[in-house]
Amino acid sequence: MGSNYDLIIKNGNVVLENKVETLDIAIKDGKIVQIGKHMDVKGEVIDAENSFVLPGMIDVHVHFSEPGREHWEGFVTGSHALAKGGCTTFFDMPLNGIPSTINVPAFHQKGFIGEEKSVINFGLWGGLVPGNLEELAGLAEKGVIGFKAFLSPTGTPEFENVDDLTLMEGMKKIAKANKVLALHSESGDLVSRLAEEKISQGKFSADDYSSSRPVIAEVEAVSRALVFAEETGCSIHFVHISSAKAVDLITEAKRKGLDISVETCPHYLWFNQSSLVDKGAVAKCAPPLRVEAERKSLWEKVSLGEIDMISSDHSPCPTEDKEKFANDYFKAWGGISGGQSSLEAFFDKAYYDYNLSLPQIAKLTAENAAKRFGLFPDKGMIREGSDADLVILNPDINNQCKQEDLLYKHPHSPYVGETFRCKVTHTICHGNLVYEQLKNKVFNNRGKWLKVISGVREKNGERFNEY
Ligand SMILES: NC(=O)NC(NC(N)=O)C(=O)[O-]
Ligand SMILES: [Zn+2]
Ligand SMILES: [Zn+2]
Repeated sequence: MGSNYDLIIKNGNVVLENKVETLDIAIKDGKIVQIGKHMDVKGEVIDAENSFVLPGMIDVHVHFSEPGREHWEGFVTGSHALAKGGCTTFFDMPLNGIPSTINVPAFHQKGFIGEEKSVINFGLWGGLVPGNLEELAGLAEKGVIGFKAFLSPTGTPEFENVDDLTLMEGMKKIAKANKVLALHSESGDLVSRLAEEKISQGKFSADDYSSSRPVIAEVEAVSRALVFAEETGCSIHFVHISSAKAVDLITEAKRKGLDISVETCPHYLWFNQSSLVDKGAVAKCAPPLRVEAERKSLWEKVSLGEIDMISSDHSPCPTEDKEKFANDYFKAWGGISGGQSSLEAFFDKAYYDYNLSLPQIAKLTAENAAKRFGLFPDKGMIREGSDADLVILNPDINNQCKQEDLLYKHPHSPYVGETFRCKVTHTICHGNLVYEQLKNKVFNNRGKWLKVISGVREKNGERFNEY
């Protein structure tokens, strides 16, 4: 008779650090306790034959808008949607909720709500805005993932973009606190002035909006941010990068020794600028979807390993904030609801069209994020001793995204109607089954609030965090 475990995943093609092997995974008390072949064990079994078992997606960039705008999304609907999409940990951005997460009381307020409502693990970004320099050290001490700032207007009145002095002084403080600054990088001057120009000419179409936020706006902002990084020694994480040219600058800076990371989002890899014309404002985001040649160049960067991670930038809103501005692409909400489809959309093209290896895919969807933001070695990789945060994905199901399957508070998404050549069948968070395709159900679970107190290192050089 075998030993007793809480859950065993049998016969899956398990994606390990550098290889894929058909193995069984035994789980107890939320941890992976044993990985082996044909294990003779007792406990509840999930049969993963012909499927891949990957580390649960770590989505470092979502906007759940709670507290204050939970009528836009919230931790319940947001976490349910992500769980169904194969995500086991997300980091919520400091804006779109009210209050913004720009001081310790706001951080605690949001975190307590998340602990009560989220079915998967989460961490919280703090904000860097004009006027909150004195709050940064306290937020770092309490365990924010890092800080987020905008170089262009944010679209929400409660969260102001930074001026250069705030940016520079903020970066000094963030460097001192051993944290990372996440940057929305578009030149505020260029995008604001180009938008004004279009609007004054009565031009409001999808292509007018797209051309008001050109690639040069991203490239200029990235290059400026890199100058500040060099000056201050602050680590930067570039969010939702949409152009190969910006990636080139980032790669060059990494080679020079700057501590930089970069994410892109599945929508820049799946859609192109014409999708905004075809799909309507539901596909509006900033930076905007790019032309087809750019989408292909961005995939090349992913293949070359120059992109560190894939995030959804799930930025929801009531459907009417998209629909009532069908003829004015400048007024429609800027942000794509895509969190539930991110892993499937990325996996589809990465695996079938661009021949990324499975370990490479896992690095982009989990491992690199865990390492960058202090969750490794507990999370981000399947190995004995790590947290049992897993996703089982069947690569042989043709899976069309339908509106009625979306769990967002407002079930709109540009992915509706798209077909993925894979399907998440199970999501397991801390050893608990949180989503099962056969039952078409998200189960109750208490996600953990991951407070990352960085800068403390274990003897073996691996980061130790308090959560
Ligand atoms: N306020 C937002 O949610 N903004 C987001 N909007 C997008 N990406 O269109 C973002 O990340 O910039
Ligand atoms: Zn942004
Ligand atoms: Zn965002």
